[in-house]
Amino acid sequence: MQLKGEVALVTGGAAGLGRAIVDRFVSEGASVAVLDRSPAGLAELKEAHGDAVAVVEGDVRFLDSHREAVAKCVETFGKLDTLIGNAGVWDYSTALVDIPDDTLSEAFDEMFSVNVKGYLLGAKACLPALYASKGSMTFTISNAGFYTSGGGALYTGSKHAVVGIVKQLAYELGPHIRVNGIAPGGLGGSDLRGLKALNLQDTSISSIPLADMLSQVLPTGQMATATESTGAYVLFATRAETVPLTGSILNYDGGLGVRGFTEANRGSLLDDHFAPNEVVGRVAP
Ligand SMILES: NC(=O)C1=CN([C@@H]2O[C@H](COP(=O)(O)OP(=O)(O)OC[C@H]3O[C@@H](n4cnc5c(N)ncnc54)[C@H](O)[C@@H]3O)[C@@H](O)[C@H]2O)C=CC1
Ligand SMILES: Cc1cccc(O)c1O
Repeated sequence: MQLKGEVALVTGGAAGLGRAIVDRFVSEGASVAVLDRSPAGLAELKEAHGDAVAVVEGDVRFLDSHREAVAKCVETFGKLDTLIGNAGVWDYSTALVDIPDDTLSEAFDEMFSVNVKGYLLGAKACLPALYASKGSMTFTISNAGFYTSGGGALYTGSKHAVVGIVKQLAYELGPHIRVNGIAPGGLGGSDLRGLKALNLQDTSISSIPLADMLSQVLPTGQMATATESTGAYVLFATRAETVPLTGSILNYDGGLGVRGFTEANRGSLLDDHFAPNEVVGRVAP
């Protein structure tokens, strides 16, 4: 177990990627505090993991929620080693032209208050405990932190903002606290919701055929699931493996940045060269 004895705080840990991270961290021997706005999701977490998790119902847009989560974490587990800032919302790639004039300001405030302010408030609330433990922060970004069309201007702007926050906090908090980011691509097993301001709060990303879309464009040829996207979070939280790691962002997105000029290489460059039955040392399926 790579995280035995470590204590993590995960925001948005009651569903999707955050839930997968909590499940994985517990399996690696960690104790995990979770801040989430979903009482049902938190109850499921407690049912699944018992005393290995401490749950706090709250909203990442408010500093008091984060303070309560940190207090519950330290009270329950005695310390905090790593913050995983993860709770987020999406805009279903709504183009600026399609956002009504009288809705744009509210939609911006909602998006940035969750995806950007929520991370900063979490970092702020965790500073005393992470200074004491000389721990780390890892923030979930997205391919939208680097490339277009993973969201609209609001989501893409929010994720680009997090890239800057990771770099600045790594500068400010070193050498006491390491700060990094992980930028997944489209994920299976997510329940990501849209903005209330756009009447998308009850729309789940699971209603989109993302796997079919991404399998055509990704160099890896497949959409990763949330569970398949937890390994980097374990690595980034593993003290012995991350002495030099701060201010870094891992593009964990199936290769979106190298998908080619018109389309992803579908494997033919190798398939045409190595006839499948002639490859030396090939292990029969
Ligand atoms: N779903 C995807 O394809 C991708 C998601 N991401 C990012 O991954 C992170 C997690 O998203 P998913 O797991 O997909 O979504 P999800 O909706 O499945 O899980 C997010 C969790 O955060 C909670 N949450 C949302 N707003 C909150 C708030 N204001 N206060 C407290 N809790 C709140 C929700 O209740 C939920 O449990 C987000 O930052 C998202 O931008 C990045 C790349 C791809
Ligand atoms: C494809 C996709 C869908 C929702 C959120 C994301 O960050 C993303 O990359």
